[in-house]
Amino acid sequence: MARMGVWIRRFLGRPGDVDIGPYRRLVAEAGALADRAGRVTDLRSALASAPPATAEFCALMREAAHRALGLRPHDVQLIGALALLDGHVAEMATGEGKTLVGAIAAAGYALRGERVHVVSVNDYLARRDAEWMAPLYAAVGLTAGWIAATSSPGERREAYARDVTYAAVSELGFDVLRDRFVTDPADLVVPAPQVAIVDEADSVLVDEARVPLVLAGSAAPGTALPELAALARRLVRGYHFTIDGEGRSVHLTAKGIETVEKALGIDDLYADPAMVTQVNLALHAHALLKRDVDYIVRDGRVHLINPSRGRVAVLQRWPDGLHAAVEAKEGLPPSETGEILDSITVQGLLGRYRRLCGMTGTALAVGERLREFYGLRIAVIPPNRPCVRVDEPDRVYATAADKEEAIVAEIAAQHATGRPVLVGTLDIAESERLAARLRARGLDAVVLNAKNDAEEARIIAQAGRRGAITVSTQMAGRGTDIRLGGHDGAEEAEVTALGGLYVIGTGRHESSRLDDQLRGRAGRQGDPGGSVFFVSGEDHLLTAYAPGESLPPADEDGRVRHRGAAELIAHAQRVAEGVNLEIHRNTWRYTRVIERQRDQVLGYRDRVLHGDAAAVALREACPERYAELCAAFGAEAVGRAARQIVLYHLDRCWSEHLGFLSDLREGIHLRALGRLDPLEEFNREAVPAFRAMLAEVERRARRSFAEADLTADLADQGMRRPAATWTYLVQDNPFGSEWDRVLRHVAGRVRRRR
Ligand SMILES: Nc1ncnc2c1ncn2[C@@H]1O[C@H](COP(=O)(O)OP(=O)(O)OP(=O)(O)O)[C@@H](O)[C@H]1O
Repeated sequence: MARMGVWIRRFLGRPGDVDIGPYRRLVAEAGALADRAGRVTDLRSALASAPPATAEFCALMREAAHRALGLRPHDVQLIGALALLDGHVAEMATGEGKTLVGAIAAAGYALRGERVHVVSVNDYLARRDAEWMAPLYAAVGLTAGWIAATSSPGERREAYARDVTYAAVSELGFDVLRDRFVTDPADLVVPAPQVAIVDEADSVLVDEARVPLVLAGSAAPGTALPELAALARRLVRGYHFTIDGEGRSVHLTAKGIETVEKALGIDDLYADPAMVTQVNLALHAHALLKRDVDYIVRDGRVHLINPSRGRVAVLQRWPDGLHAAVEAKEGLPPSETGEILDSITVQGLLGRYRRLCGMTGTALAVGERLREFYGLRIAVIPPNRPCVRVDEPDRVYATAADKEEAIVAEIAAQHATGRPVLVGTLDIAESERLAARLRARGLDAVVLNAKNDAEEARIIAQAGRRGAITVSTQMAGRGTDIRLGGHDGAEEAEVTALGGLYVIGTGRHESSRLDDQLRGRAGRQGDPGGSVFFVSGEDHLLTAYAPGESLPPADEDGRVRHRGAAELIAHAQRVAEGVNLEIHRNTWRYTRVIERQRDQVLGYRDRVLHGDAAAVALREACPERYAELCAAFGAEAVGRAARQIVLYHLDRCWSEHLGFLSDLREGIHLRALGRLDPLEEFNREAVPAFRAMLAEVERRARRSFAEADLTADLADQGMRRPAATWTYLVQDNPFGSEWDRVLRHVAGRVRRRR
């Protein structure tokens, strides 16, 4: 029965939430209008009378893309664009030309008079796509702009004033956060949100959703004790400390505590809570965060690696104490820490848009989350040409050593035929180790990872050439277009005859979506290609997410051929996905109340910024002083000062309130021990604290108004605004030991389902 399901899906395509039949019909009608569209000289005025999401619109946009870009959109691309125009997520395989799909939809929205933000995963893609698609927008009378990390406020304002603006999600988020701190309406950068089209939608909407963007006021350098880093280095796993199964928390053993106390010359470590924290941070940095896996050191700084993309995560840092501990471990001076001024989650950021849609190669696997958190539905768009890539079953080995031996042998065997091979590794350290082994066997492997990302374009351009061996981290997992026979396609026929690109994954990822993205580098647009994953019983996926369950016995060559192995791998991935879903849910539950409070603060801030709400507050609160000042300086000057005073205290109190909520959240799970619901408890305390905060703003503003010298600079009187820096705060373990509970709960549930 299951086999029949697979068979039916292969022929009919996978079902999504959205029936694409009506889109198909529209596009078929558009086909019949092709000749007429071809004769149109003025596409702009023709489009003015063709509402988006009609056959005529499709025919005209196809013609426009052909003339402006030399690309004639395939039917499936128009179907994808129609799905986006209906506010869905279009699932389209890799290499199907989603950039053009997004641009057609963006043009449709913009022609309706809506402002469109195309949300990319990084600056490079934002610029590349905006520049690539600019002629298409120009052909239909629209303008497009892009934002980069280096853009000045003026350039940003100009880019946001275009009909369509391409920006990385982080740039967009930080612009929104920065706007929350301006005191003059003329300094605002981002216009009111209307339509967001999200590229790599699963990555942005799901994977990034756990990491809030944090705007921080720069403060003192972080502190970590270098001697603790040296001490942590001497501690031995299993003897001095233990690591929890899934590798997310570390604890000192009794022997470890004794050793630490002796080294520090103290009797009772736990009598000094600040020291306990420092020791734990040093131990965490030593035992759980690995150089060339979780971070790299470049130019004397620690750079985090994005686990799902394999790239340097620009601006990301761990919560301050931990970041400083990693710097101490690496012998680096501590970088600046920051007080949180405000933060926003991707969900909070994109939830502001009236219309949200997106495209990705892998949406169905996270359909539940897209529905639950964003109310999005998925339209599965079939490929332009059927995919003929051969995805082989996993090759499973009992030990990591046997696995690596087999990977090297397989690469050598494929290479001997001349077939280009792309090897996807799970981290930088593995990519370098494997490349060294290959070179030792006389095989010339090119490495691509976050350390040499500047050479990405050059390396990828050659990855499809005859005999190429490219070893890459997840960097090559998304958005990289590997053309058979090299970028000029010179050896295309030859490489096609050899079977196309062969993708080897050195281990399954925590999410099957990442596996699929890697496989998708081969077999683009009907090209031949192949893929296979190697797995071992010692892989993190199995040890962390299927602890206590062992693989079936291996044969003499170390390989496990029993089909129970595949079931166990699938089970571990389901557990991992379940844990991530649960964490996402938890993050959202806890941030929801904060987001609601923020909305209220922003509403009030807006009234102060754009109107005379501050003056009215203060006039009613201190009528005599108000009248006296107005008589001396004039109502306008007093109104301006009142606005500065209220905004200053509002922003400060909000920042303090966020600090309070963050501390509250850290320890709230302990309330479960007293049979209280942590979330309810959190909300129960957050609401009165918010009310108290608003009262405090009023109190402080009133006092400043009564005491401040309005003729002098307010900043000199203690109301200096902190210089804002921006960073992502990676809260790897957002709810402390609650993680363990979640993991056990989900593992139990998945096991029961099996
Ligand atoms: N209608 C078309 N006709 C011919 N080539 C096209 C067409 N549309 C797109 N392409 C080409 O297909 C290639 C892939 O396009 P694009 O990068 O947009 O794909 P993608 O779907 O975003 O892939 P990925 O999932 O890997 O990011 C590009 O080289 C582009 O020029």
